[in-house]
Amino acid sequence: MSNDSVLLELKNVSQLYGSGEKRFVAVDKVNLTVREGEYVALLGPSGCGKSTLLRIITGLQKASEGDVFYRGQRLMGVNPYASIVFQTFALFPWLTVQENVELALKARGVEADNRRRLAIDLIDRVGLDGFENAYPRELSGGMRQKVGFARAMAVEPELLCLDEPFSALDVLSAESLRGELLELWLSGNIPTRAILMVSHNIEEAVFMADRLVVMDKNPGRVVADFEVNLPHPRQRKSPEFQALVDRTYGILAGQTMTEAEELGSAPGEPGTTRALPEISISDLTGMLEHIFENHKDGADIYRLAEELSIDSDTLLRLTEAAELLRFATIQKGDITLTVLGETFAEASILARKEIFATRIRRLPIFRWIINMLRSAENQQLKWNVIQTALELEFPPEEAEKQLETVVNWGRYAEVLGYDDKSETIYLESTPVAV
Ligand SMILES: Nc1ncnc2c1ncn2[C@@H]1O[C@H](COP(=O)(O)OP(=O)(O)OP(=O)(O)O)[C@@H](O)[C@H]1O
Repeated sequence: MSNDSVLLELKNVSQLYGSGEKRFVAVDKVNLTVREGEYVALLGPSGCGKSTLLRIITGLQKASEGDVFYRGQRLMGVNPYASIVFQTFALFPWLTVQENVELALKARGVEADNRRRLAIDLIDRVGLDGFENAYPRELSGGMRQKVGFARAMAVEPELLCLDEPFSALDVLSAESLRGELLELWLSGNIPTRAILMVSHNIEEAVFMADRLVVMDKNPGRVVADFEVNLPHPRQRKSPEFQALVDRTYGILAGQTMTEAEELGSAPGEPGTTRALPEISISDLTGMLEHIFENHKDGADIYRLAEELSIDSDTLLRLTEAAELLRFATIQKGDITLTVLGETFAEASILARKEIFATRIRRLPIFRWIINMLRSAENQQLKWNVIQTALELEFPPEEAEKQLETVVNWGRYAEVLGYDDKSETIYLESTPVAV
C-alpha cells in the first residue's frame, strides 16, 4: 500500500502522568499507523492507556513524548480531521436532537440553512427520522447514542474515534447500533475514511473491525497487531470467528510467566510492582469451582465468559488472579487448574482461607505490607499511611484501588484486618488497641 493512504501515524508516543517520584509511564513508546479504509479496534485491560491514546490522536491532549502525524503533517492542537464518540452520550439536555447535531456544525462555521439541512440528513441516516424535535430525556440509551454518532459525523470526520461507544447500552440496543454503524461504514455513504474504536469486548472487536491492536498495561504498550480477514456479515458462531476470538483472549490473558516475572517486586524495591487484579473473591472461587466441575482438562477462556455470564474484562482479571496465585496456568487462550487450584476448588471454606493465605504471603506486595505492619507500633498503621507509601509505586487513584484489593484479599485470608472507625489496617491475630 502506498504512503498516500496513511491517515494517522503515531511514532514512539509516550504519556507520563504525575511528577517527581510519583511520575509514571501510562503509555510507553506506542507506534501505530491507521490507513484509509481501515476499521481498527484497540483492545486491552483497564488502565492500559486506550483512552489516553484516543485523546492524543484527537488532539485533546498532547503526548509527553513522541510524534503524531496526520496525513504526513505533525499534529498541533485539536485534530480537525477526527471526531470522537464517547461511552456516555454527552448530549446537551436542554437542546433537541436537531439542535444537538447542529451545534457541531455551528462550531465549524456552517451557516444556518445548511446546518438545518445537514442535521436533518444526518439524523435520518442514523435512523432517527421523526425525532428531530425530541429532547435527549425522551430517548432511549440507544437512540441517544445515535445522536452522538450523528453529531460526531456532522463534522465529516475522516477519522472517527469511538471510545467504547456501545458499552453503556443494553445488549439489544448495542447489537442493533453495531449493525447500523457497520452498514453505514460498509456502504461508503459517509465521509469517514477510517474508524478507530476502543473496546473492552473482544467479540465486538472481532465482529466489527478489520484490524485488532492489543495493548497491555504497566506500562501501556502495544503487544499485538493483526488483521481480521473475515467477510461481512460475520457469523459469531463460525469456527473462524471463534478461533480469532480465542486467539485474542490468548494474547490478552497472556501466557504463564516465570514465577519471578509473574510476582514482580515489592513497592520501593527495584523492578516493577505487579498490580493485583481487582476481583471479588467470590467471583474467583466461583470460576475455579466451575472449571473444576466442568473442564478438568482445561477451558477455553472465551467460552468461560459466556458460561459464567460475565464480561471479558472481569473474566480476564479473574484468570490473571488465578494465575498469580498459581491456582491455574494459561496457555494459548486456555486455562487449566493446577493441583493447588483443584485442591482449593474442593476444599472447605476454612481450608480455602488457609491455602489463600499461604499463596498471598508469597506476593511481594503482601510481604511488604506485612513487614511494614510488623515493624509498626501495635502492628497497625493508618490506611492513608500505607496508601501514601504505595503512591511511590502507583498513581494515587491506582494506589487506593490496590490497597482496597490488598485489604480485601488479606481479610478473606484472615491475614489482615481493617478497623473502619479508626481507618486502621492491622495484622490479624493482633487486635486493634483502643
Ligand atoms: N489525567 C491523568 N492523571 C493521572 N493519571 C492518569 C490520567 N489519565 C489517566 N491516568 C492513568 O493512566 C493510565 C491509563 O489510563 P487510561 O484511562 O488511558 O486507560 P484505559 O485503557 O482507557 O482504561 P479504561 O479501559 O479503564 O478506561 C491509568 O493508570 C490511569 O489511572
